[in-house]
Amino acid sequence: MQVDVSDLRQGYPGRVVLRDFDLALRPGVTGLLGPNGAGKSTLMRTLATVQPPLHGRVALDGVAIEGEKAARHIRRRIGYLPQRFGWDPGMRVRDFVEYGAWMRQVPGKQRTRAVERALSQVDLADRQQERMSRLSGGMRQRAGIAWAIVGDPDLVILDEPTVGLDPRQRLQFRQILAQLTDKTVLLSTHLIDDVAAACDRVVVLHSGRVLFVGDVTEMTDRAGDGTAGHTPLERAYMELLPDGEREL
Ligand SMILES: Nc1ncnc2c1ncn2[C@@H]1O[C@H](COP(=O)(O)OP(=O)(O)OP(=O)(O)O)[C@@H](O)[C@H]1O
Repeated sequence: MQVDVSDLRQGYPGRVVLRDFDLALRPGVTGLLGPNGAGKSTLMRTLATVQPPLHGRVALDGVAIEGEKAARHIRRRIGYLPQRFGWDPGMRVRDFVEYGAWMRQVPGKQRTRAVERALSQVDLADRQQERMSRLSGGMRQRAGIAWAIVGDPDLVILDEPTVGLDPRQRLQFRQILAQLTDKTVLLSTHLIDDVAAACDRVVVLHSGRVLFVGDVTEMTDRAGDGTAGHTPLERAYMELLPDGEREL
């Protein structure tokens, strides 16, 4: 799915977070980096059609999303995992993912297969009867990812999905991403090595503005050796930050 954001203003009562904001996303995995409060979640909520723009345009595959009816229609093609997602403690993993499929209006006949596929993609097929409340944090996070990808959405938006995952689970998560190559995936994270390992492109946000958008390799190539950071991408990130935030 092609995503085009133009002249967007977005925020909350008394607080504009994104202004004069333009961004284009295309199929592939794009990492979204930026300090706390940069506006990453706000952007993601907007693309997921959860928070209508205050001003400007969000177009998905060339169609501007205007009004609740258009948003409801396109939501079937969007898988969105918020930073904090809700679940009923008594719900079994399978029911939780099935609920996601139902919300995305996956037709009844295809639902069982879609749920099984999503559960096996996140390696939870053998835990599907477990109650959500009994899962470890990392497993619950994987159930969330299954919820986001069930029904094969064209746009997948994952807000800090690797929080709470152990090192092996993070590697598994990268494998999940590698299976989503024909999708447009936007993934926010504070882990720069997740971006280096699993993303084609990267967007760096700071105070609601795009400091960089491009290929990960293009950003890496910018890294000098004068700033803090252990890897080229970390150094490139630090160099993009405004004066005064580059030093540790
Ligand atoms: N519901 C809200 N009401 C008012 N202000 C909000 C609300 N949600 C976020 N904000 C403010 O908007 C700004 C951007 O927040 P946002 O959550 O989009 O940032 P973020 O880049 O995702 O940060 P983090 O890395 O901490 O998750 C912050 O200053 C935040 O305080």
